[in-house]
Amino acid sequence: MELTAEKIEVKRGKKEIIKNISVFVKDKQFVGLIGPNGCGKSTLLKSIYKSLIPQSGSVFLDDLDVLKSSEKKVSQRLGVVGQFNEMNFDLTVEQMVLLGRTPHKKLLEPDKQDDYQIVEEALRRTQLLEYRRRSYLSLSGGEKQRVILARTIAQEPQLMVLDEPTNHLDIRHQFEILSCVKQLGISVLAALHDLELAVAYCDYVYAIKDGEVYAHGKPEEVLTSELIEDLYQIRCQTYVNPVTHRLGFAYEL
Ligand SMILES: Nc1ncnc2c1ncn2[C@@H]1O[C@H](COP(=O)(O)OP(=O)(O)OP(=O)(O)O)[C@@H](O)[C@H]1O
Repeated sequence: MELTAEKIEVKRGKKEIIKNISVFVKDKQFVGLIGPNGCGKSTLLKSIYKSLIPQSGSVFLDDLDVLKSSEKKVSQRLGVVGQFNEMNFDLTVEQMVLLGRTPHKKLLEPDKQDDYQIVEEALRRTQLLEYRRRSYLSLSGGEKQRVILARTIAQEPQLMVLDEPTNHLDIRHQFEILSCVKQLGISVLAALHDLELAVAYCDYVYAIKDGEVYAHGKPEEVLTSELIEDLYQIRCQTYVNPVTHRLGFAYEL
């Protein structure tokens, strides 16, 4: 599934938060959004997954016009792992993940054998099988993050949007969650803060600064010392990481 988001503009009061941004995700591509706090990554993602309506621009999933389509139609194709996963009522982990099936059901349609199989597979992929009877609210931040990913996997989207999915996660789980998403073999658009993770997982990145696309391309081409210094206002030296053999970054204020 391809995402084509073109000429997106978002204003809040007089402030232009997103200034004419276009972003493309090709079929099965893993695309990263990077940039400093407040540059507009979450706002751009929200306007793509319809949590806010941009002042102008268009968003298409293949030929589905997202901004003009029902939430149900969009949710059958697009899944979201957001930044904040708090809720006030308690469900078990399994019940939470079953909610991912909602877009594929009619109103009040009961859960079927198929739904339970899909949930089981999502719990397995996120290593949550042992947690299925646990209360969601009793989980740690990192465990909750994995449940939200499992719920989104159970939704069976063809495009997944992730807003800083590695928040709350220890180093191993940061790699695991992104590997798990990559193994789904679907199109992905993810806001990431960790540039080494961006190099490890992204086929393509967009660097955002002050609500505009500052640079875009393959991670190894975009993530130069000069770009990182401009983008984050920090001294940076790139090198070949001796362990991963990929691009690495050393920083100093
Ligand atoms: N409703 C709003 N009213 C006014 N300003 C807003 C509103 N929503 C977002 N902003 C501002 O827009 C800018 C972009 O915010 P956004 O959350 O998109 O940034 P971000 O790149 O995702 O940041 P972070 O890396 O910190 O998550 C910020 O300066 C934020 O304060």
